[in-house]
Amino acid sequence: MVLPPRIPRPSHDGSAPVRVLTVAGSDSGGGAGIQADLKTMLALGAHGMSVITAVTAQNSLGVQGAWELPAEAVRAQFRSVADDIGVQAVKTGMLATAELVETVAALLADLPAPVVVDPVGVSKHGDPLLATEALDAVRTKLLPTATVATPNLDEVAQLTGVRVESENDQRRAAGALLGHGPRWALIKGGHLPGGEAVDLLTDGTEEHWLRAPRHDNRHTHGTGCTLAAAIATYLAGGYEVPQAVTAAKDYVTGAIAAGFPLGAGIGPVDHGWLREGTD
Ligand SMILES: Nc1ncnc2c1ncn2[C@@H]1O[C@H](COP(=O)(O)OP(=O)(O)OP(=O)(O)O)[C@@H](O)[C@H]1O
Ligand SMILES: Cc1ncc(CO)c(N)n1
Repeated sequence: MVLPPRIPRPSHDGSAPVRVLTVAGSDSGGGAGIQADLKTMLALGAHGMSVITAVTAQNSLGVQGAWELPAEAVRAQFRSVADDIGVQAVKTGMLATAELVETVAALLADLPAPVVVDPVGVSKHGDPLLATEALDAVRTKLLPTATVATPNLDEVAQLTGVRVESENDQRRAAGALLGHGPRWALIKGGHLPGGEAVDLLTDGTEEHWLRAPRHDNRHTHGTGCTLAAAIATYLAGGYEVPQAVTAAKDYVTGAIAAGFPLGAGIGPVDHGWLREGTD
């Protein structure tokens, strides 16, 4: 297991820690969404802050209900954080509706900080977390704000029409996604079969294949949220994109290996896995 680095914390000399903002939905089960993001940011040494876009009643069996917040509530939360505390990187997750996608994209357009867009479409259980009519706003408004976009295979198919069944297809999907404006595309291969979990990171010039052992652990709820939040944290810490994604991959791989059962279905990854014996 490769131990990922942590962002250095100030030695209590009064300087502020790295500050990272998640703009995402709440997962009552604690395994995905803002809960996963804030745990990840803390585990890697950052101060995590949140703009909640939607509330889901969710557990290891799926999503039993979802309620989006008014756009004004999203704008107000964002302003409260950006105007007083300051934001060094942003991660976006569940945005639920076209109106919220456009609202968040407008807020991000004026923010001089790196943005990781996890274009959340459906939960691991297949429950919809984004209205179909919001896809166009994701393509035309949100993706152009992204430093890195991190779709899984279903999401990249929805956004680009490219069905990924091989590493070659990951290349094609990345090219199609880059056409919508993100600086980097990370095509996650978690849903592909095989002994490794292989992701492709590319900006159209550089190509990085990130490989890790596939852990046959069914407790993988929130893997994508965790990866994207880790990438944003490392970017906030000053890492370049390839290095941030590599370190984040190591973090999520360890969190999956340490995943645990909760409830009768798919349990969460263990965001606190770094605590054991590495302090
Ligand atoms: N069983 C596994 N073993 C190791 N790595 C995995 C496994 N499943 C997924 N991954 C890795 O976890 C990261 C997240 O990918 P995944 O495809 O699971 O995202 P996702 O479907 O968006 O997750 P979620 O919707 O649950 O947040 C990727 O780096 C992927 O390669
Ligand atoms: C709130 C929320 N965001 C994202 C995901 C992705 O799995 C989820 N299941 N729930």
